[in-house]
Amino acid sequence: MLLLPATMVHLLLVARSGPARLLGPPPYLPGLEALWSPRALLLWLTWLGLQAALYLLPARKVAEGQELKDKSTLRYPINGFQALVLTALLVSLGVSAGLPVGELAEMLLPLAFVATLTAFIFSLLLYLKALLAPTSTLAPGGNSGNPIYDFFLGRELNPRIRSFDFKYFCELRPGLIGWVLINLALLMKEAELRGSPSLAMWLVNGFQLLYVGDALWQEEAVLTTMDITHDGFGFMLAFGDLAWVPFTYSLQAQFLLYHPQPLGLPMASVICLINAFGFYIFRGANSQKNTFRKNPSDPRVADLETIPTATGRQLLVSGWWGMVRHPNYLGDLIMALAWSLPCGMSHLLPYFYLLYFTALLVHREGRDERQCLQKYGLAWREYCRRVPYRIVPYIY
Ligand SMILES: NC(=O)C1=CN([C@@H]2O[C@H](COP(=O)(O)OP(=O)(O)OC[C@H]3O[C@@H](n4cnc5c(N)ncnc54)[C@H](OP(=O)(O)O)[C@@H]3O)[C@@H](O)[C@H]2O)C=CC1
Ligand SMILES: CC(C)CCC[C@@H](C)[C@H]1CC=C2C3=C(CC[C@@]21C)[C@@]1(C)CC[C@H](O)C(C)(C)[C@@H]1CC3
Repeated sequence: MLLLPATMVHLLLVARSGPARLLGPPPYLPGLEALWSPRALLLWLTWLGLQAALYLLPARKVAEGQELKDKSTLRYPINGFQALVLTALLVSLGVSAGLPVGELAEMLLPLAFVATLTAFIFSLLLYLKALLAPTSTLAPGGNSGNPIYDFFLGRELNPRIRSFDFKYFCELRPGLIGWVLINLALLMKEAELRGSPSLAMWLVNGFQLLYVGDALWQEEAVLTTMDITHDGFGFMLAFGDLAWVPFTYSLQAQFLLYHPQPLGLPMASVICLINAFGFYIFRGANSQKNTFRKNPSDPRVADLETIPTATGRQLLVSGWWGMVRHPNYLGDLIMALAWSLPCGMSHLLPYFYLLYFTALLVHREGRDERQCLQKYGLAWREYCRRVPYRIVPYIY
């Protein structure tokens, strides 16, 4: 819990330092005056308030989540893409009225600090709220009785106040849209410093905007991911969603602002193809599973081969999910590579995301395998026999 924020601050400091050495010491240790800024706090709270207000706007659709332990389902507003578009409109209006969005690039450290503080306070409130929650609403993990462990993993599965779902809101709104805004600020700052943004900066912005835009366009698909169906909402997700995502996932753009990299059109085209290839696998796999989980007789998935399980649910064993057991992770990792390549090969720092993400997904995959084995027993063993590779065909 202390190491994650420290790593984030390290990355923010190193990205703007001359040598930009991932494994080197930070250029300096920031004092409280560099971390704390009332202006950053005000900006951050305004941002959270704006995103919460956009979440509460009428939605084009209300979707039902997966069935819960007590056989009930929760309802979720599908208006994430609308929130992205409205935020973009507001930011465009602001920019045309002279709002200095590029200045955000100078405020990343105090903003990351207040986001971390909010995550700590918020997780504490969530932990206290869970003490009053009925047992049926608790997550399968995160209820060990060890307060530190449970605070980290999160006790309640879907903490809500009325219909406002905190985990669903945090997963897709302030952090994810904030990431795109930070990238934009870095692009604008580069234009201010060098006359125009570099091709590498355009690519990183474009790829990551596609990733975030897609997540919000396909918002309903998040309802079948592990975060929503299985994990409690505690410090790991609160900090991950609110601080880690916007401030470390924008690392490539931060690096490029201070370390411009030459990139020719032929190389840029190859990188675009790699990103498109990764996206194709990622989206295809996630949509196929989501469609299947929502309605196995949907004509788009009805012809796929499946394995029945004792729970009444089936496992896909052909299509994307017959290639490897986590095709969505494979696509995501290929995209992660494409996001780092525009930063060249001279530094390891912009490859931090790829390294961290590989570790995260390998760990996540192991965790999911254990859960699935527990849930599906022999049927899962049969699936593993039929589809022996986990993430990368013939390799892992
Ligand atoms: N950018 C980032 O930082 C991160 C991105 N991600 C991305 O989020 C997405 C979701 O990932 P995540 O939630 O970890 O995992 P998945 O979306 O892969 O969900 C795993 C669940 O899918 C179901 N499942 C597994 N195999 C099959 C099958 N053969 N047929 C049908 N259902 C199956 C099981 O649940 P059940 O059977 O109960 O439905 C399993 O628990 C991925 O694309 C991942 O790359 C994830 C983490 C971080
Ligand atoms: C701080 C820790 C080291 C790790 C925290 C992990 C979180 C940052 C990630 C856990 C699962 C995530 C997902 C996405 C973002 C990162 C976190 C929150 C996701 C919203 C990104 C966009 C994708 O399209 C998605 C499939 C919707 C992702 C869902 C999982």
